[in-house]
Amino acid sequence: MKPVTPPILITGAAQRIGLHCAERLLDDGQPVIVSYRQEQPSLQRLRSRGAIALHGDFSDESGILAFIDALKDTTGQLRAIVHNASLWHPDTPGEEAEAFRQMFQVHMLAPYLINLHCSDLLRHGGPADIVHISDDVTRKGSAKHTAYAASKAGLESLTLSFAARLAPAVKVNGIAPALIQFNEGDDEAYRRKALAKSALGIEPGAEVIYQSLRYLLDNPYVTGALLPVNGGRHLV
Ligand SMILES: NC(=O)C1=CN([C@@H]2O[C@H](COP(=O)(O)OP(=O)(O)OC[C@H]3O[C@@H](n4cnc5c(N)ncnc54)[C@H](OP(=O)(O)O)[C@@H]3O)[C@@H](O)[C@H]2O)C=CC1
Ligand SMILES: Nc1nc2c(c(=O)[nH]1)N=C([C@H](O)[C@@H](O)CO)CN2
Repeated sequence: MKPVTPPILITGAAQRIGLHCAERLLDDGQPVIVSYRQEQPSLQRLRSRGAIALHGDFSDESGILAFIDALKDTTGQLRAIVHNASLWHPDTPGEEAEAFRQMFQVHMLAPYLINLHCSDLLRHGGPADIVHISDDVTRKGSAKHTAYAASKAGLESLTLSFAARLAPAVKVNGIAPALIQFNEGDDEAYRRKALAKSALGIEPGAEVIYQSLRYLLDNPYVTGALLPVNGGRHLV
């Protein structure tokens, strides 16, 4: 009898990269729990494949703690936690503090509290991982997304701290993407400019993040690492 693999939690997986990774894990026969903020048609597809979708709004502490309670009511074990949920807000005059607070909440407080309260679900004796999805922009900051970059830099610090705290039972790593997938509203000029920022000059799509996640899940000897998936942006 093949042992049942505990589920992998991916936060913010109702769309784009998180959704792609959830679907690819299901393709691999891996049970999945996703968090979502707004119900989307994609969630029905995930549910029909056996995934569990839990509502989670990380905009304030009570929402994060409510999600943690729901998660613990849903499963007694986890194979991995992937912190993917994210807000990409530019620095907007008059909205600076609120945007900073919201991105601090989702990029730092939510991973921090979920890791603190749920790491016991990862301690089952088998392979266990936490993966933080950061952003290559932390390498040099951002003049237009200053608060966003700062909150992602904080997430990278949490990667190192939790890697030290949870070893050897749990590996904790980060993935630092650069341009992976444009947004629908991105015009031609923006796309050309963004593509020119990397040595490889392509929009790779979400599969490269799944490949990176797969590597971290399958490698027993990597922890406290930050995997740049940036098309060689640092070379340009
Ligand atoms: N796409 C890219 O090219 C790049 C992505 N990244 C990183 O990769 C990850 C995935 O990117 P991408 O797929 O574009 O992400 P999205 O911008 O599509 O956001 C993913 C999800 O996060 C959820 N979310 C946002 N705020 C909250 C919150 N307060 N509480 C709960 N959920 C929330 C959103 O839910 P809702 O839809 O309900 O708002 C959304 O579905 C992110 O961490 C991102 O920063 C890094 C560099 C490049
Ligand atoms: N939560 C998100 N974070 C980021 C996004 C996004 O769509 N959602 N997009 C980017 C851009 O691709 C940027 O890397 C280049 O334009 C960064 N982070």
